[in-house]
Amino acid sequence: MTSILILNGPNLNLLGTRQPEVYGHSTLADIEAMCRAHAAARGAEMQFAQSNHEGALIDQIHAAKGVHAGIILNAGAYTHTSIALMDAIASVELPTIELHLSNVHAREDFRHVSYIAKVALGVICGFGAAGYPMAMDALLAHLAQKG
Ligand SMILES: O=C(O)[C@]1(O)C=C(c2cccc(Sc3ccccc3)c2)[C@@H](O)[C@H](O)C1
Repeated sequence: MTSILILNGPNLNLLGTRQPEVYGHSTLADIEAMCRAHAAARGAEMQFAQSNHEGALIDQIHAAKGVHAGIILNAGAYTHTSIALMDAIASVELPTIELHLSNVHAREDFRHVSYIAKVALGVICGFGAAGYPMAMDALLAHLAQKG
């Protein structure tokens, strides 16, 4: 059975508490529950994780090799700064979708830079929590097509 890793970066553990106009009202626990149901409905398995620490995210990416078929990564602010995360994704050679709740391209200039996009299969942003099942469907379709 196909398994995917859904990995979330810094501050996302605080979702649902502030800036609902930017990030929506869902908590990360709400999003995890939605992803778990969606994976089951699609006959897939998934692991859902979050860390505020760059090295812990890198360790999770390394551990995905040989376990998961692909990765969905909302790296939060590390998206815009982390060459180390970019290198980690490149090193495991797993199809990875960059995901953001907000439309980063409509926000501050510093959020327009993405080191993750350089090694990602694709990017989904601006659809709030709905972006997570969208990314799951896109990744599962890619994996099915790849065979
Ligand atoms: O839109 C996203 O999902 C994003 O990845 C998420 C980010 C982010 C930034 C700060 C906090 C949070 S989560 C949050 C939101 C509101 C209140 C508390 C925490 C996410 C940004 O750093 C990114 O530029 C964009």
